[in-house]
Amino acid sequence: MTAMEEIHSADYQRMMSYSQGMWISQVVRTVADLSVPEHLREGPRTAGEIAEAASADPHAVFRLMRACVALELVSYDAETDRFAATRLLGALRRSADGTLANWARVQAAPGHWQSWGAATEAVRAGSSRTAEVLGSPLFDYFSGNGAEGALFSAAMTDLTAAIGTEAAAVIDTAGVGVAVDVGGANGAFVHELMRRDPGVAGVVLDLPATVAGAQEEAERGGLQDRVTVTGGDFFESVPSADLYLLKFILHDWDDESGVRILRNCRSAMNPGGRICVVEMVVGETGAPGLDAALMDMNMLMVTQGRERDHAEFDTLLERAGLRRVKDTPIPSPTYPYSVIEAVARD
Ligand SMILES: C[S@@+](CC[C@H](N)C(=O)[O-])C[C@H]1O[C@@H](n2cnc3c(N)ncnc32)[C@H](O)[C@@H]1O
Repeated sequence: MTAMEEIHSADYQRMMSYSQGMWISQVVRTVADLSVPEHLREGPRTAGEIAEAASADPHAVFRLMRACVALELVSYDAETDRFAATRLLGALRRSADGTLANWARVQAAPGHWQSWGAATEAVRAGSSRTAEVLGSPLFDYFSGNGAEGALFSAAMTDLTAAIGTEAAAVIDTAGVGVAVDVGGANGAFVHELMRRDPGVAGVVLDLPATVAGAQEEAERGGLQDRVTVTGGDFFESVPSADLYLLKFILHDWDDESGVRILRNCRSAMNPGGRICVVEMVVGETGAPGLDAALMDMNMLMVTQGRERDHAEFDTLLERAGLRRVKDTPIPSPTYPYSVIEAVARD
């Protein structure tokens, strides 16, 4: 009989928690879906009270809350049989600046979740299986599934709250009349620039079905008179402007596609114009930590893109007739973001 190899007990624990990681994602998503942070806002409540407020089954909500105690999202008082919000749960509160509620919900929704379900096939093939699994690539899928698409755009707006102010602060807008948020979703990033500089007019370009939320977002921010919302395709063309913002765009695409988007910006750019790419930079900025490495895997699972290092960004820019003139790392608790500025090569 062959002797069984032993697993170190620490490794057993760790591998067990890695293997069950999806359970945690779905617990967090359910908590956000059922608005548990909102239901606990006024103070501790029983599982029955939370269930009633959330229109859910009381026994299932009790089990959900028990898991949330273990995850430190809530605490439990046995005497009153009530659950109370912890500070951690506050990260899922919808009214929190930069809330992660929409992000948690969209990560565990079919577009991402089912694509990740084909992870082994994607690694074997070297590319995302999203088109097979969902019936179309992710952004087309979002166009056809409005609620999930709107959730994704809202999550993008929320993520922008975490670094948008710092990223906008390093972009010099002197002489910029018009800035285009290329693939801007709700336009949160160009809004940041416009708040800093009242002389900047913003254009939000995104797919026609996706860009619908941008008008509403501009109105919410009182910027509607200075924002033009344009439904279009950045592979076809982009509007003329002095500044192009490409935030979290190139990482969705392979090199050929990325060069095409950049070339379209370069050829529509007003004389003296600039392009600002906001992305995480892996490699030279530091070895990618867990978050960056996993985001790169996410790109492999759900898009045709990937995270890149400086040399890879420079290659894309050069192929599009551009050259990098500035590169500013942006402090972030998670990802090694940078604002990369480029101008046309003569
Ligand atoms: C990862 S999101 C980034 C959104 C936004 N720039 C931000 O950082 O919050 C990528 C965006 O590109 C848009 N997009 C995808 N394909 C596009 C196309 N062909 N033309 C215009 N926008 C597109 C998507 O709809 C989505 O809003």
